[in-house]
Amino acid sequence: MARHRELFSRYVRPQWPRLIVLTVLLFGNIAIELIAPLWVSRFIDGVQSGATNSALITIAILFMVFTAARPIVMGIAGYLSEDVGWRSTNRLRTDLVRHCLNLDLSFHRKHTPGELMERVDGDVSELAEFLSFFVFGVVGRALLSVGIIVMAFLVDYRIGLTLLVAAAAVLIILRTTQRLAVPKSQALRAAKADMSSFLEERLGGRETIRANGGRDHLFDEMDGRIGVLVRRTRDAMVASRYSSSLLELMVALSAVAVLALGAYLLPSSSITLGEIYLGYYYTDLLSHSLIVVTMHMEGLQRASAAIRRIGELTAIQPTVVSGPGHEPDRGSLDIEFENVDFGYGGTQRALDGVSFRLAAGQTLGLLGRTGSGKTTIARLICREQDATGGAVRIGGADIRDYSLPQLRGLVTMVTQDVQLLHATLRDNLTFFDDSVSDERLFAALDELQLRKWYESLPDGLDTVLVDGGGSLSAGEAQLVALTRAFLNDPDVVVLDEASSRLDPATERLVEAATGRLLEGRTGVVVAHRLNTVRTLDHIAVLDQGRIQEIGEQTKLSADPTSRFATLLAGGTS
Ligand SMILES: Nc1ncnc2c1ncn2[C@@H]1O[C@H](COP(=O)(O)OP(=O)(O)OP(=O)(O)O)[C@@H](O)[C@H]1O
Repeated sequence: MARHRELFSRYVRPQWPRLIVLTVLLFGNIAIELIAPLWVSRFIDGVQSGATNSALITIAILFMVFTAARPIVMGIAGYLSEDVGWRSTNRLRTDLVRHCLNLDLSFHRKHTPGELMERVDGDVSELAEFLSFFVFGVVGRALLSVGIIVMAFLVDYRIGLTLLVAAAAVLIILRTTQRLAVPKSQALRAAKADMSSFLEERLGGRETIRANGGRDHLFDEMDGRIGVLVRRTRDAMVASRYSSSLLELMVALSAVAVLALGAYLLPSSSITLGEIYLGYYYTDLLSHSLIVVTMHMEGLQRASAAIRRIGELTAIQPTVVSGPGHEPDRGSLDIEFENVDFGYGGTQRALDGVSFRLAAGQTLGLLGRTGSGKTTIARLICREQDATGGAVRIGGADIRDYSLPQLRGLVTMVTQDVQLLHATLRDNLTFFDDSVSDERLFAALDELQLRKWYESLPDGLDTVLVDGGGSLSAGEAQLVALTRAFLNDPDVVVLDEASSRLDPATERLVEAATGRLLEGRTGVVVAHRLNTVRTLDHIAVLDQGRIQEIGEQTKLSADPTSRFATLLAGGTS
């Protein structure tokens, strides 16, 4: 409930002027619904008692006025409630995306983008739809139901009592079936989220699956998931239909009870024909109102489940939090690891007591077998994750002292798998920052010796790039990432070299651009090719999360007993 209140006060309350108008319209609509049938009742009694034609016409006109007013009120209210619903949830959607982007990498490794889309879009849309109908669908109809019972008591206390008993029975049925339906709808949504993350992952890996003949296995897995989805959809539907069927049965019984009561009372003149009509009409209206409430109660259940899941997501806090802020002397900065430990959660440590110091403006190549901890060191320098023991310092200050925006300004990482956005080359380079002029982009391309490559692109800076390698080769994507990094003008560069083979021409371009990017900067390169490390000042060889050897590149290569010299002789990293 606390979560519901928090969401309401943060996202719905700011819409209070619209909510006030909605409330006025709501009560206006209830009044219209309750009063309109009174005119019909009076009309029937008027005909029976021989009222004048003009009196009957006046009653008919009043009925028409009330009937015509209803769609107008409902139209305006419908517009406003949609408006309130979507305005509030759009802010929530933006906040959730921001929250997800701020969460640690460890979170993103556990949750696929498909799952997050289901939270950010699926659950929030559920809430938006619910909010749009809530005022009129649930609150409005619930109040109308109370109004109907009061009016029924005014007509005849016995009819009032009949409707009261019917409404009480309906509420008991609702509460009982709700307990049954909520877990079913939760299970259904979980199955949907599982299906979308499964599809996203498998379609993303389509090339590997096709190349390795994994299609049959994929379809087997998919069949299993579809089976779960079908079962859970059926269970959820049955649970929700169960309550409305019981409800309809109750309504039919109430209508029969009211009509039988009228037939019993009419001969003794303790009730008029118009009042019997009114009793029957109110029974029907009550039934419809309660059915609408039930339908939206299903929405309430789904919205409750969505709020719970959104709450669970927002409760997860990043462990990498912004530091108080520290302004180092700009220029290249030194990097120091002091007895750094790191583990990804399992028993094995990815880094175990790693210590080294890289002087400002120097470059260090990290070598070692796969899984030896090279990428982990790179991630710690960018503060994608924090060391579990020891300290990482940049420019003499603990990395956690910098605010995250400060650190992002000081350190830039070029990852192995470059993510291109479906946008122009210009936007991919500037990240949609219009203040970066084309001249600056050309200057950067010139500096990195990429002008020729750039001129080979069909539309220059307006060439539209596609993520997933549709438009550029992996090597060319690296060139975009290197230019992006150069434009950031960082003090420290962390480079996770692409392990895939590049064609010789692109490789030369990547090498030249990398060399220029590292010039005058402190650089750490996760090296997959020995060629790359020959240009670096220092080399560290890692094994099982420990530094086995570290030293100047020239000294190590000249020492035949060093591991680096052995690696060079073997020709592998
Ligand atoms: N996201 C992760 N979750 C759990 N364990 C991980 C994760 N990333 C790396 N590891 C583990 O941490 C250890 C170090 O991995 P790391 O990626 O730093 O090695 P690496 O030397 O960069 O390997 P490669 O050359 O293959 O990229 C390995 O045992 C690896 O299995």
